[in-house]
Amino acid sequence: MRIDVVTIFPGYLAPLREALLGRAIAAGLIDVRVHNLRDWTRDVHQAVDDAPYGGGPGMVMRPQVWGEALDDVLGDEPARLIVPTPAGVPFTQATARRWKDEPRLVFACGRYEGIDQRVVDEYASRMPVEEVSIGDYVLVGGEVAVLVMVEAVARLLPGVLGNPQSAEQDSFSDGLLEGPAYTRPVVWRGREVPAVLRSGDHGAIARWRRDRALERTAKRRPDLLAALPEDALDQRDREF
Ligand SMILES: Nc1cc(-c2ccc3ccn(Cc4ccc(CN5CCCC5)cc4)c3c2)n[nH]1
Repeated sequence: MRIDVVTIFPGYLAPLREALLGRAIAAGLIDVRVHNLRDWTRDVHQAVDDAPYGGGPGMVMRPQVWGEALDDVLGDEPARLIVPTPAGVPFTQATARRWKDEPRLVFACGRYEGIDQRVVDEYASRMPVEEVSIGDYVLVGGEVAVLVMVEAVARLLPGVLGNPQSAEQDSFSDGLLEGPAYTRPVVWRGREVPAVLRSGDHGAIARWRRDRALERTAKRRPDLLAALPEDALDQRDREF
């Protein structure tokens, strides 16, 4: 997978080159290129923003610079353009799974109050464009959202994670939150690991884990429970 990121703060994307993702890039599993939007400005001030038509707080990013940058970066290779925004469609594990098979993702990181809408409209006329939110809170720009989304997608790529089972058993994969996890020591500050997990009874362990997942999901994310397909819960499950 090739990933391009266009931003006025290229340094914000440096963490992509650390650790697990850094190794995946080094191994050639992912090809990440970060571009500085200001490289496409033509004025001495390298202006990328201007006042919003219709008034309102803050500034909006000008379409011309974005158009020159995206034309260059996109070239003729087909790609999916992703624009982080607080007003976007929620990014979920399903989104990450859908994007993991894409040959190329191009991320346009806005700053200020966002990018002139005509940029999205222009590219949506010739390629898939998605305006995406990573949560119901307002960041200062799109870069952090790109770090989140790239990590969520990259970990699904073959060879990126040490143990691929982890991605297969992701929480949300059965529609529930994952339950608590434990490791040694068996007693820590007087707190003992639930005995069932050390019983060797794999049926009981699986049941216990599902019960804890149902309990936690019912308590923390009743919306996920309500969204489960009718046949996902048996009679016993419904007690939570
Ligand atoms: N999931 C998520 C994504 C983002 C995100 C992504 C890209 C950009 C580019 C600029 N900003 C800052 C920013 C500040 C104010 C407004 C104006 N809106 C009016 C009412 C609420 C806010 C919009 C945008 C981003 C924010 N934030 N959260």
